[in-house]
Amino acid sequence: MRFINNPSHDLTYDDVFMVPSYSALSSRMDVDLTAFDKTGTTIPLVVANMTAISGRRMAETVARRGGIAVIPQDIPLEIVADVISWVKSRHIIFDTPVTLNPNETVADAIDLITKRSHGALIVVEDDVPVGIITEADCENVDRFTQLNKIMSKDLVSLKDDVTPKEAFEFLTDKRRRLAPVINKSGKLVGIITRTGALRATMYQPSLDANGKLRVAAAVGINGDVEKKAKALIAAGADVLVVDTAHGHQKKMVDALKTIRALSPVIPIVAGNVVTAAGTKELIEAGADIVKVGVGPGAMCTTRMQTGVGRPQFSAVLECAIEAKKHGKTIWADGGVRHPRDVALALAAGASQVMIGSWFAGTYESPSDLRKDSDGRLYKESFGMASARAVAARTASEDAFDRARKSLFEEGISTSRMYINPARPGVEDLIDEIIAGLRSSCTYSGAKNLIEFNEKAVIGIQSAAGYAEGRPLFTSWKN
Ligand SMILES: NC(=O)C1=CN([C@@H]2O[C@H](COP(=O)(O)OP(=O)(O)OC[C@H]3O[C@@H](n4cnc5c(N)ncnc54)[C@H](OP(=O)(O)O)[C@@H]3O)[C@@H](O)[C@H]2O)C=CC1
Ligand SMILES: Nc1nc2c(ncn2[C@@H]2O[C@H](COP(=O)(O)O)[C@@H](O)[C@H]2O)c(=O)[nH]1
Ligand SMILES: [K+]
Repeated sequence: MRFINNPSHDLTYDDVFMVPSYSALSSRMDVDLTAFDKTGTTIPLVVANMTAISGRRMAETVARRGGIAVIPQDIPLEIVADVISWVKSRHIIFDTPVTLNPNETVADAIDLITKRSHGALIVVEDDVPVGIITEADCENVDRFTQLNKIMSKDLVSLKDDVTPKEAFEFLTDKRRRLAPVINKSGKLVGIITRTGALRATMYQPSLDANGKLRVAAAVGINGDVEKKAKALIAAGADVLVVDTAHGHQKKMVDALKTIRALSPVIPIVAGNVVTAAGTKELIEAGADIVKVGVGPGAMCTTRMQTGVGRPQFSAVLECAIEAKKHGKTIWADGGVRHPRDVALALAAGASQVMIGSWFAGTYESPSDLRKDSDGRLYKESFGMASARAVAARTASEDAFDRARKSLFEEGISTSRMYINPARPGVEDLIDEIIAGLRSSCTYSGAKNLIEFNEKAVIGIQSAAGYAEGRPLFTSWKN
């Protein structure tokens, strides 16, 4: 990456723009977005280890499209193990259906249908599909009505050996939005939508050596780090993320040495830091990937509380250059609000980009779906250093320690992340980000992410420059 006008101060994503360069690529589909950091992802997107954002449904859905989710460190180890084995048991092409029995009610269906973005629920008897319910079927119906009274019995199923392209053509031909997928015995295996079939032709799932979906898990630096990391490795976590607010500290270095000694092969991510010195220290202690970002997160109050942090574009750039000297890489963590931010982080040299809050407002995040007074749907999110998260994390400690720790708060405890009706699922957001990124790469003439970092040309812009790039949805006043 090179600048066209050298910066005199540190820069955020909003401060910079990318200049197009000559390209020999004839299609945006020719760009290979595989991350160059040996974590096995085929797109450079990581879901942040935040309790309101990264759970089993998120992990499964994102891995099927080639990314990876990090299960947070605040979840009990036995539950994390359960989530990992569940993700690994998921089909790599077909989505997990939401199922109910015919004698369950519309109230049950309404509760469950928004757990997934496909907007349908399969009614089963002994695992065999007997009906299908859509959101529209549940409107203006008594909540106590049994599903067998309202379900559509006109089922069109697909066999589980169907290819995604065949599934797309079949559904288009039959004018169906989706269909259950069954095995030879007629039992339900999954569900496929027309969009899902199309996506399966455009994305490659992120798979482990056994052909199962990948998932990462986080571990903090407090308590028995060795025991926790051992349990996560034994549970089958594909990547370990050693995470704390101030990663450039002795306790982190000690934790990293301990964890590295447990396995020479598992990719270890550690952070957060924002300097070359912090990056070097964590790499020397055993990190393969350094997580970069202090203060850019949407739930984060660190910069307001402490004055500490660093504008994210410059932090990513400096740390990526340092990591490269050691043959390692960095993840850009936090502050992503538009697809352009992902492209800019990768142009600056990150091997992947971690996103939290933007993904909170999707059907796949673990929070409950709520409606505001205007009827708009939202999910509640919160920071991992908020009073709410600290209270949960310290629940087993004595009252004195809890009271002392509750004084340190660097995140917000509640925020509303609205569901975009046009993009309600995390895959809709991934489509938007990846389309933007493919295009960015071709504007730079890059056929993969290493070339993108090498070829990107970056300029510094004024606030007016940034504003000029925004679309205009209503007319302007002269
Ligand atoms: N990227 C970011 O900007 C930030 C991210 N977070 C996220 O919040 C979550 C919780 O992290 P964290 O608060 O580190 O909790 P942890 O449970 O990981 O505890 C942090 C440990 O480090 C010690 N410590 C020393 N200096 C600091 C410091 N400046 N800030 C925090 N701890 C310090 C603490 O001791 P003692 O309590 O005695 O001081 C404690 O033992 C993580 O997921 C983290 O990524 C939090 C803040 C900033
Ligand atoms: N200072 C704080 N940072 C936090 C907190 N919770 C999470 N985070 C960081 O934010 C990113 C995600 O950023 P986003 O803009 O995509 O939401 C996450 O990975 C953490 O590093 C917090 O309470 N305080
Ligand atoms: K912030």
